[in-house]
Amino acid sequence: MAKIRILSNKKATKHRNFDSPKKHRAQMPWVDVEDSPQSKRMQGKRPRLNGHIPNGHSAAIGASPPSNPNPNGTGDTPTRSGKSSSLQEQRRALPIALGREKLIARIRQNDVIVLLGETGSGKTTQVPQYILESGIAGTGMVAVTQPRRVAATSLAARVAAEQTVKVGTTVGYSVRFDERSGPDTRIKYLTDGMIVRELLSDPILSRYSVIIVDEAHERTLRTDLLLASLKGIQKYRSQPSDAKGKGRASLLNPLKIIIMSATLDAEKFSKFFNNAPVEYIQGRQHPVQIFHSAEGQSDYLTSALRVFFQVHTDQGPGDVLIFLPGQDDIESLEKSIQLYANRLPHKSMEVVICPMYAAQAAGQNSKVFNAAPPNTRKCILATNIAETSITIPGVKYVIDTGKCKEKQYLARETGGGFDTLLTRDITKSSANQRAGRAGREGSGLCFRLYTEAAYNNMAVSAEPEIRRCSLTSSVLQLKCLGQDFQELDFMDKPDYDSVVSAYKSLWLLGALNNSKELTPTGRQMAAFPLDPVYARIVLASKEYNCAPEIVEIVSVLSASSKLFVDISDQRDSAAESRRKFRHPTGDHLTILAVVKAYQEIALAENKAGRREWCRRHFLNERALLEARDIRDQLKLTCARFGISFDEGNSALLQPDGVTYKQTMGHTTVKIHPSSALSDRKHPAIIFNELVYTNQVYARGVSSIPKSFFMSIPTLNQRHS
Ligand SMILES: Nc1ncnc2c1ncn2[C@@H]1O[C@H](COP(=O)(O)OP(=O)(O)OP(=O)(O)O)[C@@H](O)[C@H]1O
Repeated sequence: MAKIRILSNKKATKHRNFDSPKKHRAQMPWVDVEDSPQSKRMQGKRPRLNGHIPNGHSAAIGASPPSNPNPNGTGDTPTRSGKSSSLQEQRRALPIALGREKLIARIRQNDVIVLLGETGSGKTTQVPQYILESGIAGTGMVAVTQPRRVAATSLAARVAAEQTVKVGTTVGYSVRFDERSGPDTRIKYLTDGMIVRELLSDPILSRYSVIIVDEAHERTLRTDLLLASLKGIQKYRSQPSDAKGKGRASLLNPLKIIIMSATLDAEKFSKFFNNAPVEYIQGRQHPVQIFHSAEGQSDYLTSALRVFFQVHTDQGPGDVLIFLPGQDDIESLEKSIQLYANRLPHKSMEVVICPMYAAQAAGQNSKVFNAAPPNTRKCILATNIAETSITIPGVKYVIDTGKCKEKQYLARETGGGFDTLLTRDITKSSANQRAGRAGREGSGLCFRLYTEAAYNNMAVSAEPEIRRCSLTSSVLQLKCLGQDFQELDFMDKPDYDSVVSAYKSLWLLGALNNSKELTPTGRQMAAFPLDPVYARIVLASKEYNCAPEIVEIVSVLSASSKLFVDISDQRDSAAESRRKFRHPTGDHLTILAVVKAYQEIALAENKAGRREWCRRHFLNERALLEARDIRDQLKLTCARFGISFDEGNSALLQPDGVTYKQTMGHTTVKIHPSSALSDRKHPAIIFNELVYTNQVYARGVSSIPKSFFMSIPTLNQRHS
């Protein structure tokens, strides 16, 4: 058994086997992993990850699996070694499997159940399959909601593999900007945001027989909205056929609802659903040993760095997952780990770093699920997007900084209110979920960079988002469903100021009229997967004939990462290298200039060249790539409302004095001979349409001042 010591700064200098510069060492608290089973300074804790789950509770389903399920005697189910058991054997070894029949019977008997089970017991992957295999869902679909997209996509992949089908067939997923499901889909993993969006087109969720609300303890605003809506939908669908009226709804079966979590206030959920029964899945498959630091850590980044290298140099094989609050911390720790990893004296095991955070392109995040090459240790640096539901193959060690970023709505501070992100201490629920990411394929270790006393003092769970986030989008969505926010039966009532602020914003945007009724504009705004303010801007762009430009700008503003990289000691160089993008009218057209310059670079350069160009101009390429995905999605919604996205309705004169290059596009055009302007040169033009004869001509042309495009780069103004 391992012992952990976190020494003070002074003691750190005495440490013997960590190869780091003296300067760095002297600044940091110290972690030491030794072989002795006991330590004076560190309390190793046997895992009791679920204080809420009484042992031997009468309603418990399943049982602890055999304590030594594998021939190697460690309790592990090795995967890297190639000795992994088949997926079906793995399914049968899960704690939930022993209670399968009882669980199916309970779901059959009840329209709502609350299901509690330890992390890794098999709830998220197995319950939907049991429902499908037992025929409970009839011909309808089973929806499994997740607070985060990475969980929805990775779970769909796992369950599809267990069902030996391809993702998008029987098992699919639906997340913002990405859908893989089809007519055969029976189990669909989707974000809570996507199911709330589905309500807009199908208010009784008629395609679903069972809705599983997973990780309900997170109490996202969308989950709360969903729970409140589900109550009404279930009531409606339980009525006798003739009471539902004619049409499709009368053919529907009652809807079944399952609320799941490892760390849930079960009684509260049960009460909300008219005392629905609570079922417990007992036991966990693999033990997780938890260590708390002996002293509070003032600098969680350097502590995480220390602990990582202690694990790396002293512990056996297994990947490491480090929880950090946000992208900035991830990038900073990535650099430090890389720096020190290169200096390690023995290079027996290389470190492969995988960042994981919401703002990162989806493809990047899914890389963490790839196995690390032989003789390497994967180090995943993640925000709380890796906290619930997911299994990252290979992870044996978790390092938990105890910090997260939390959205907070400041309704009173300004007229309209705004959301802000604050770094906070995590809750007990989060700490337990984080520890639960170790011990998925075998026994695990979790190193908490906070004391046991700090853990004991943590709030059990976070305040529900409905009490701390902007409600504007939700009020609008409910209005589209013909409902009023304050009339819905929520588990926790929202703050009065936030509700007033949401109605006021929507009225100012023209989404509601003076009687608080939804306007046609409001209904169109709700169709955009955007903040209502941005949706309104996109709609207005139709009137001003500038949709392509506005959508580019709004896409950048809606991306979760910042476009401009801010490095405190290089501010002057950053400002200088970005000067060429600056537009005299201000920040919005400057953003457009950056996007257009990047689009040109993307045509001319390969991946490495694009990255280098972004680095040189202190631009975040991830933000540009995310914005590109958002723009493609917005174009589809624009088309629904007849917002023209024809690229190239403006063009600039080229040095040859005859041709014009599209400002949004890459076609070179000439003014059509039928145009009144065809006999003169014009620095810039706008036009109605392009016609293709022996070459491309612009028709319906007017001249405009070139100053409008000032500093928006064109192909002949290459940025070096
Ligand atoms: N992608 C995967 N690769 C390898 N094993 C997996 C994968 N997904 C799930 N498993 C295995 O299935 C087990 C059960 O996972 P599941 O997500 O169903 O648990 P859970 O009870 O929902 O836990 P949690 O509340 O932490 O999500 C995991 O502990 C792991 O052993």
